[in-house]
Amino acid sequence: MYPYQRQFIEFAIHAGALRFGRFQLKSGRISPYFFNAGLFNSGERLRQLGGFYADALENSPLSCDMLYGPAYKGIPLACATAIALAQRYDKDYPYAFNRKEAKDHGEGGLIVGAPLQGRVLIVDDVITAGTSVRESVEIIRRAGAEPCGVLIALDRQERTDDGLSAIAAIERDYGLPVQAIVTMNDVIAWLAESGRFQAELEAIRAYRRDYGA
Ligand SMILES: O=P(O)(O)OC[C@H]1O[C@H](OP(=O)(O)OP(=O)(O)O)[C@H](O)[C@@H]1O
Ligand SMILES: O=C(O)c1cc(=O)[nH]c(=O)[nH]1
Repeated sequence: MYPYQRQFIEFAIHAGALRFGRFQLKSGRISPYFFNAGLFNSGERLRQLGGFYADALENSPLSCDMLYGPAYKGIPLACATAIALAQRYDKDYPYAFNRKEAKDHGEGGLIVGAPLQGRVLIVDDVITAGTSVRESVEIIRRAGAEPCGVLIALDRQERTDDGLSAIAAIERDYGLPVQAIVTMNDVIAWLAESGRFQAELEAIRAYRRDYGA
């Protein structure tokens, strides 16, 4: 694990964004942990978070023409990443996001921000079953642009109903590379090293026996 990944896990736990308990996921699965990017809920937290995303992108082979954040939690993530890329790396990427419900007055439509064009990087918080990424791919393609990859904070390393890992299925179906700041393996290694989360680790391991990739 790289130092920035360790720092990210500590940052997420400290902010309460990575927490342990009992959570129902979008997929219906009941998970013993949850990553809630909505709890990076101050200017300073968002500034730091954007820095982690920008560093992960710069340290990856991904390249793109613009960023796209799926509603809702992807919206501040794409904005924070765009700001950090401009500040840290002098790269001024356009960004856009969608509305969950189309607006029928004023400027109207589903997309806010820069027009979707060229190679579009999807920026989101987590991938579990991959539903959100699939929806984003459809939106980007419908606009005539080309999804070129996915940047997330946490790869939960789960499998889909057909037994494949959600990320492998995205790569297989769309040819999209996925880059995460950290994976669940990194989180587990960090929890084990800290020695303070024995019960949580056991619950996570049991969950992964059912749903792990
Ligand atoms: O890989 P999946 O199974 O799609 O699960 C992950 C997605 O689920 C959550 O979003 P959600 O649609 O719940 O919306 P929100 O951003 O409005 O919280 C999360 O922010 C991811 O986008
Ligand atoms: O699968 C989900 O719905 C999900 C998992 C998670 O850790 N965080 C989140 O916001 N959604």
